[in-house]
Amino acid sequence: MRLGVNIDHVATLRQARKTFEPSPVFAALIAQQAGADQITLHLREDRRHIQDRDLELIKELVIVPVNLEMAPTEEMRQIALRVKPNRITLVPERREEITTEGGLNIASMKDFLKDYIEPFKSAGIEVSFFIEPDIQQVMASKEAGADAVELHTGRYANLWKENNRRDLEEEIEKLKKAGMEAKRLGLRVYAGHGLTYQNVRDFVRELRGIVEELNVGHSIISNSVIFGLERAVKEFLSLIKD
Ligand SMILES: CC(=O)[C@@H](O)[C@H](O)COP(=O)(O)O
Ligand SMILES: NCC(=O)COP(=O)(O)O
Repeated sequence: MRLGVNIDHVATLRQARKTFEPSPVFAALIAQQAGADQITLHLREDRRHIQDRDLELIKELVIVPVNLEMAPTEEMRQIALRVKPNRITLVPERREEITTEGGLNIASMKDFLKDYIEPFKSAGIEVSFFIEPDIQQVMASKEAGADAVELHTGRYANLWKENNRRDLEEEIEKLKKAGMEAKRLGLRVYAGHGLTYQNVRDFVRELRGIVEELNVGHSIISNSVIFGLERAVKEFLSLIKD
C-alpha cells in the first residue's frame, strides 16, 4: 500500500501561537524524503490549521503527488483550480467538528457533485470522494464521476480501540465489500482517518489487494513530536509496505 502523509497537524501546532513554526512546508519535504508516496493536506473553510500559502508552497516545492482535501464549496473550487493539486478529495465539513466525522453523502448530492467536479476532470486533476464504506455510496460516487473513493476508517479505528471484535469484524467486511465494489466499477480505492501504528497492521492484513493507498496524519504527526518526523514516517511505511 502507498502512504499519503497528512501534515495538517503540524499547522495546528503553528496556529496555536499564530506564528511561523513548525512549518507544514518543511514537514512535507521531510515526509517526502522519508519515503511518503503523497502529501495530503486539508484546507478547511475556517483555516484552523493549513493556510492557503501552505498549499501554494507545498504544491510548488513537493515532488510527490499533492492531495488536497476540501469541502465542495465554490471558494475551495476556485482555490483548487488555481493551485492545481494532483488530486482533490471532497470531504464534509462542519465548523464545530473537532475532526472529520464521516463521509460525504454522495447519494444525496450526485447531480450537484457531477457538475462541481467537471472543471477538475477537464483540468486533469484526479477527483476522490471521502465516503463511508457503503455500497450505495460507492455506486453513487461512480455515477457522479469520481475517479476514486477514500473509505472512511474512523469507525474501524474506534472499534479497534474498544476491542469490540464482533462489530470490528462487521466493519472490516463492510470495508472489504465497498472496496471490492469500487474496484469492480473501475474506481481507485483509498482509505483513511484514525489509522495508527497499532491498528494499521490488522487493516493491511484484511484489506491488502483491495485498498491501494492510506492517508494518515494525526498518528504520524503525534509520534513525530516524540521521535521526529523522518522516523515516524519510515516506521509507518514499514508497517504497510509489502
Ligand atoms: C478527511 C479526514 O479524515 C482527514 O484527512 C481530515 O483532514 C481530518 O480533519 P483534520 O485534519 O482537521 O482533523
Ligand atoms: N483522509 C484521512 C487523512 O488524511 C488523515 O486522517 P488522520 O490520520 O489525521 O485521522
